[in-house]
Amino acid sequence: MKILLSNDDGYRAEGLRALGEALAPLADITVVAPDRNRSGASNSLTLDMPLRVLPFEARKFLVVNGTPTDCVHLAVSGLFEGESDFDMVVSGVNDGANLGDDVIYSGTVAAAIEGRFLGLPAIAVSLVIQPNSGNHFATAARVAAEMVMRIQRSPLHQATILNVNVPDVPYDQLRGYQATRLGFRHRSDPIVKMSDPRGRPVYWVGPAGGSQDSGPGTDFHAVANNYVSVTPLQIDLTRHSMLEDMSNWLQGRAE
Ligand SMILES: Nc1nc2c(ncn2[C@@H]2O[C@H](COP(=O)(O)O)[C@@H](O)[C@H]2O)c(=O)[nH]1
Repeated sequence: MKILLSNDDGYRAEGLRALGEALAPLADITVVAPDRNRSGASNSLTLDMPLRVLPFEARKFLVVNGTPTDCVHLAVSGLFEGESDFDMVVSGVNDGANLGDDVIYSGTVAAAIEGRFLGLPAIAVSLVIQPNSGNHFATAARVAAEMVMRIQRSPLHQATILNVNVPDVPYDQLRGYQATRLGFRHRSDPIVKMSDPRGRPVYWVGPAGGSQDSGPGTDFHAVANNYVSVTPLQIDLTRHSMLEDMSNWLQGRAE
């Protein structure tokens, strides 16, 4: 099995190293990762400048001056001679949650989404780090390895994208796995306005909002109860339930 790894925290991230170590016994691993932290990059592609690809520690560990989506896009679209015959994309381990609305902005999830063009399963793995939690990346990496072995035993539907969030606890404190839906957050905290050394205003995006829809069945609820949350994602953004109403509205036939 050939697995492509990427992330959005950058090629030196602890979570990427832990992920690679956990998956190495299971598959032939290739890493293509951003040269710096690209958290929040979402599915952005770099179209306004050339991308450069440099080797890091090994021939199959490459660093790109681009986004997580750029990394996977390059890897599956010609960076390697011949067809990109990867069997799976695994992205992470993100140093923070990707719960609910986070997936809209997440570079980690975006790298997995880009893997859909392979027509194969793709997994985004995030560690739900809390203040004073222990940064248990090894737990999340072990969960990723279990997910890969489960997919090997029992393949999923084509182009399945799994958003996996792992509680930041020692592995033996995990209570199991739960299939979940995305919850959602309150709107983000206000932006933070400051001045640069020349007195010009600068702005920081404020912290993410707290959980709002976090009841049983949501990803928030699962991780809050020490379960691994596994949310199947889809890319079809069409609101199919609204198509007939939209047609009527366009024809001026609204009730
Ligand atoms: N509004 C803010 N959202 C934040 C902040 N830190 C994280 N986030 C959300 O989480 C994801 C992180 O995912 P990643 O895979 O991109 O690292 C990010 O995309 C946001 O949705 C924050 O300070 N403010």
